[in-house]
Amino acid sequence: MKKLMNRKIVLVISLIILVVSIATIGIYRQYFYSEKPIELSYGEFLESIEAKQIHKVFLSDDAKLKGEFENGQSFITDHPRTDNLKETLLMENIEVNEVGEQQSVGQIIIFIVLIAAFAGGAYYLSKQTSRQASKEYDKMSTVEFSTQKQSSITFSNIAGNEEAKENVMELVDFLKNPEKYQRYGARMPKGVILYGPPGTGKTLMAKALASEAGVDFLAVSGSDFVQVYAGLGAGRIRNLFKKAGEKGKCVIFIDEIDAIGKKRDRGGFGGSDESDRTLNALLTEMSGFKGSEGIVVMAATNRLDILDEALLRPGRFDRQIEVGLPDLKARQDILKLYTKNRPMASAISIERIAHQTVYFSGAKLENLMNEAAIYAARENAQYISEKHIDKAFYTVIAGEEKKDRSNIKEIDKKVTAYHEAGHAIATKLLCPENRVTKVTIIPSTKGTGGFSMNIPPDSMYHRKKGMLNNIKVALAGRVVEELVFGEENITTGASNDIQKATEIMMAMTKQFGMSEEVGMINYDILLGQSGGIDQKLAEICNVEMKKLYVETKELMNQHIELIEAIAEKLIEKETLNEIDINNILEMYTSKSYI
Ligand SMILES: Nc1ncnc2c1ncn2[C@@H]1O[C@H](COP(=O)(O)OP(=O)(O)OP(=O)(O)O)[C@@H](O)[C@H]1O
Ligand SMILES: [Zn+2]
Repeated sequence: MKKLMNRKIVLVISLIILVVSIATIGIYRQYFYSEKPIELSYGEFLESIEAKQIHKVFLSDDAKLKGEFENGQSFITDHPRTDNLKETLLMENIEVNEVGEQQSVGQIIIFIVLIAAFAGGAYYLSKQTSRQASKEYDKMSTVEFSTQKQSSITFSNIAGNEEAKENVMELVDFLKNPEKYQRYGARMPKGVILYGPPGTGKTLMAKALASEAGVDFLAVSGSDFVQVYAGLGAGRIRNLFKKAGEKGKCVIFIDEIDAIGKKRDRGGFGGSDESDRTLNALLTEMSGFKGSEGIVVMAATNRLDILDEALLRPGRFDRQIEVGLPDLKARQDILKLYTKNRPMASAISIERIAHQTVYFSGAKLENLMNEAAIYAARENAQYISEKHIDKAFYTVIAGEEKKDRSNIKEIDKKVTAYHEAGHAIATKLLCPENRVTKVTIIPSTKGTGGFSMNIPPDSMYHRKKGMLNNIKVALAGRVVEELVFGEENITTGASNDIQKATEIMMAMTKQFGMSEEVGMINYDILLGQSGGIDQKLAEICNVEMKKLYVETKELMNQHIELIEAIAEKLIEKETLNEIDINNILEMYTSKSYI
């Protein structure tokens, strides 16, 4: 097919070259190709007229006149450009050819021929290409999905991430018995986004869901929809949903959803039109189908924060499930999974390996055990031993970028533990109505480490005291770093906290009239939306922030032993849940530390 196409292109190009050459030769002949003319002076010319030796004259706008003697010899002479030259010549019975007109007609014809030739060629070519393109378009708007009927992957193949797993498991029943939920008028979940670092088992979850529910699994990648041809991405989306509709119950899995679902550039110029169209098609399709059909769309991304909000609205991907890096316990479980069917030396301690693999993802742990198996096989060893695992460890972390945190230093782990303990204890002391459900030193997509608190049901207003306490909770991480490791050893880990504290502080002073010095002034209105920095306002906020920092420091200092206890436990277990935290707290309350 390609060869045939090439031959046609060659044909058309040769045709064009031929036409152009012929035209050029014609022009050349007309202008230049004649025997060499004799040069006459104007006097000689007039004499020749009188002598009736001139047969014809070509009148043109040129500086020279051309003509022919009766004997056919051509000549040129200076053009007098007199008004009555033509009349004079005609009266002498000399043939007059107005060359200008003739030429321009000739030129126009040549011009038309040329244009026609080019247009013809171009048309032919474009027809060829568009025929080809439309064929490709047809082919490409059909996405290649990997369809899987009943894969062997089940939830038992996924270790760790218990919460995420439970969330996904709930969907199994939705898929199996959509009618049941419909009867109760329950709105079916349509879209679920799994977010978290690479290799944490997002694809695995989606596959397990499909296979446990006994439905088809349609997998595509967001990058399949990023296309050079306009409208193709959107076409593929429609096609995908059409296919899914034909199948009936199924799980559609869109990996790397961020490739099409990035925040739209509002106000920016062009550029993202095509991806906008693709995203719009996805949104339309998602709003289009009813969850009761038993179709669930699962999407995976490493970054939830870059997704367009429109995607996360109710009726679209309204369930968001975090799939995080495994903590110590989860790593042990994953390691158990990947050592189960391998000949392991009995001396191997899964616990030790789990301890050494902080910040490893599930995929990396799998890779570690696989590399160890390869080393053992190469040596024809009877068992996979610690030696092989150690060797594999360096292979797995060797090729990685420095920023990868797997080989994080112990001291960093310690700093994170104290920092997070600070946040957690500050919350417990200052905002006891908030539950601290989890503290961890495993980084999440939201940043290093983290603690989750469940903020109590929204009250209508935020109180000044509550807002100040929230600032203190944000500052507590850095405060504890300073208290424990010294002012010189504070880290960049507090950058998000500082941002949050500043946001609350600015809102209090600029919008809510909660600062005595600023008073009841809305600074946005005062300075106009473009803002600008008001030096005085910045100073007021800074003074207030320093005061809060000192107060937080005092509070943390009073409870430093409690913070130490939490931090040490965190270093040991990496993640503490609500019960762990409360147990430690109780121990200390009973010792009347609080
Ligand atoms: N929690 C886990 N339990 C067991 N195996 C896991 C787990 N997480 C990852 N793995 C292993 O890592 C492999 C890759 O995981 P998966 O493709 O599901 O990751 P992902 O989160 O979808 O990654 P990506 O964001 O790179 O697409 C799996 O096939 C499995 O072998
Ligand atoms: Zn922090």
